[in-house]
Amino acid sequence: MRGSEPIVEIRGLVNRFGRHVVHDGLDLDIRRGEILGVVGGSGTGKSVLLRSIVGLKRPDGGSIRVFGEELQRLPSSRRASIERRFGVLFQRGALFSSLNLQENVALPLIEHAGLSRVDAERLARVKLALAGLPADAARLDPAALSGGMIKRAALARALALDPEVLFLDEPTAGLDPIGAAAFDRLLVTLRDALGFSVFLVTHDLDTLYSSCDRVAVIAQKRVLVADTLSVVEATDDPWIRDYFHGPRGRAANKAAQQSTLPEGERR
Ligand SMILES: Nc1ncnc2c1ncn2[C@@H]1O[C@H](COP(=O)(O)OP(=O)(O)OP(=O)(O)O)[C@@H](O)[C@H]1O
Repeated sequence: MRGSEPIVEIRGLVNRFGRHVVHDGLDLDIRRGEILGVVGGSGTGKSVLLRSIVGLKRPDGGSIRVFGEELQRLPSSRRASIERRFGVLFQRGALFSSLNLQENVALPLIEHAGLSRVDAERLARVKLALAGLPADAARLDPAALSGGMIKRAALARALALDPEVLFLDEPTAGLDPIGAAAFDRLLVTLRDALGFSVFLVTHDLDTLYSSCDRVAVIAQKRVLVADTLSVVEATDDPWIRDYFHGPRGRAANKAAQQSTLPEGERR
């Protein structure tokens, strides 16, 4: 299932706000079926990159091809139909506070798939269950949820239209380590079962080690390296050294290695 076929190809991307250049000649592919982790220091443009791919920020230069089509050149109706093949989970979940969970997840099904309210809410309950929420959560309002439940509900909504690519902006931020690890496992299970690709912006080293097939590092306004963790870790760059070989990086690496050992050999 996981191949090298790129479904998103970014070449020479430029993004700026006024005189502030965020990306300057950034290249990156997202391959079919992979979980691609995207890391970089604060303010290096990870969220802006995500927003450029999903069509929320118009790039100032370069090209973004999605499923073989160049997004910037497409008429808006064709663009919208491509963007419908994306699922997006934003940093703060972005659920509508006036709607309960099943109504939140049903909304895209009513608006974009043309389902009746009854069918959309029935399917929404399936998506909430896929995201690991109990059946009685469907009628709760977002305000009644814990941080972990909010993330799962937002994931259910991102999955509503059976996306081919899922974009997640720091999905485990603010979760306790147990909740974060459960979310990481859920993501891998869903990817294995449903076969979507994932573009995952994160600061969470444990997520990189437990879930990602490749990791892209953004630094100096471009992608410095995008490869397996062992290649990324060995890349000679000061930020990479501090991030992956500092105490937190070493701990995450050790935990990942331990989890692959038989139980009796773990220390
Ligand atoms: N709408 C905007 N207007 C002006 N500047 C913006 C806008 N959106 C982002 N920026 C700037 O672009 C830069 C990159 O922002 P972005 O949110 O992508 O960083 P990030 O790598 O996701 O950071 P973090 O890890 O802290 O979330 C920042 O300097 C930010 O201030």
